[in-house]
Amino acid sequence: MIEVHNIRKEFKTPVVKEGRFSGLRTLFTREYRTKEAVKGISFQVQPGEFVGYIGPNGAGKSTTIKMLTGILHPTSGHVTIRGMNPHKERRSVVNNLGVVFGQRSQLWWDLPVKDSYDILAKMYSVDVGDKERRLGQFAELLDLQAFWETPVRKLSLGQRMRADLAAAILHDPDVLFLDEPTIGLDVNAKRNIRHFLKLINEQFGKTILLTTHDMDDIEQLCNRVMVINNGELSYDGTVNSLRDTIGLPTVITVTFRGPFAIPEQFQRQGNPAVPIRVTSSLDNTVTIEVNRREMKTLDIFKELGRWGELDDIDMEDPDFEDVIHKVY
Ligand SMILES: Nc1ncnc2c1ncn2[C@@H]1O[C@H](COP(=O)(O)OP(=O)(O)OP(=O)(O)O)[C@@H](O)[C@H]1O
Repeated sequence: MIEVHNIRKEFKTPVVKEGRFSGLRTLFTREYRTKEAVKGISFQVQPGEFVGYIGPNGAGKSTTIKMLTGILHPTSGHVTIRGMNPHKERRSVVNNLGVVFGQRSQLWWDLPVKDSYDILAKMYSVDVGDKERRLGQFAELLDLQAFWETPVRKLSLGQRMRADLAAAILHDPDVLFLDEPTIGLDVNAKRNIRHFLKLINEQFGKTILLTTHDMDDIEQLCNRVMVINNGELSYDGTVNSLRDTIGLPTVITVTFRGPFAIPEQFQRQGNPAVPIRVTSSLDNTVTIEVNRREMKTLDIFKELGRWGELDDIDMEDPDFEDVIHKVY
């Protein structure tokens, strides 16, 4: 569906001169600084995948998305979407592509929401029957009726995002690029948007590439995550194996039914030969940290069973937000 082969993007920016008349001298300068925003990225996205594309500010996410949508041309390497080049065959590619930028709307600011859909349907040659049918469906799923007649500029952020999502899929594209679709939304509005995205991915089979700084978006929606760092892909795989790769410990709290004894080798702090680290022991409750990459869950339970009779076990996997901080 989406094929990306070793794409690079260089930006050339004029070097700003210092001192008097610097603005004027910069205007006539011939000196440029080259910034390599994307440094040779390759990946493929299969039909129906929901992929998160994450990375710190300035990592190169937007630049990648712009190359995928054909807005920017790669300095080298190439991109195809359903076998087409998004730069050279822009019209055909765009017909099969929906894009949502959380920070700005593609709707007409002063027009009622419904008028924007009329314009978009004409632009994409969506026939009236299809338009009415799809809008009927989206109006229900995204609860658009409440602000159907309202000018876009008067919508709340959550309403605007719902209206924008409907606009992006009005022409029924197979592929969606979503750039921060939950930015600035409250918990409820985020939940609604995520619910809709999950539905169109799972039931309508849309292929989605999602850029976000919200790790809950990634955890709740994406079966795969790609991390870009300083222009390079530093990870491409499942959310769970990212957790394992980073190796933050799982915290396990064990309650013993009666007397228990922690073997001597586990009592020594920072013993690298032992995968289990006891962090506290109070009454009949012991808290340990263990890296699940180093020890299987069943083996952990077996080991704890040797210490005493188990009453209860509570496991807390590392927070995804913490995992991501480690990757960045
Ligand atoms: N048109 C441009 N001219 C010069 N440099 C640019 C241009 N666009 C982006 N850059 C630079 O390329 C790098 C990558 O920017 P990009 O916008 O792709 O990052 P990003 O990962 O989307 O960041 P954010 O999360 O902040 O949106 C940054 O250093 C940025 O300053």
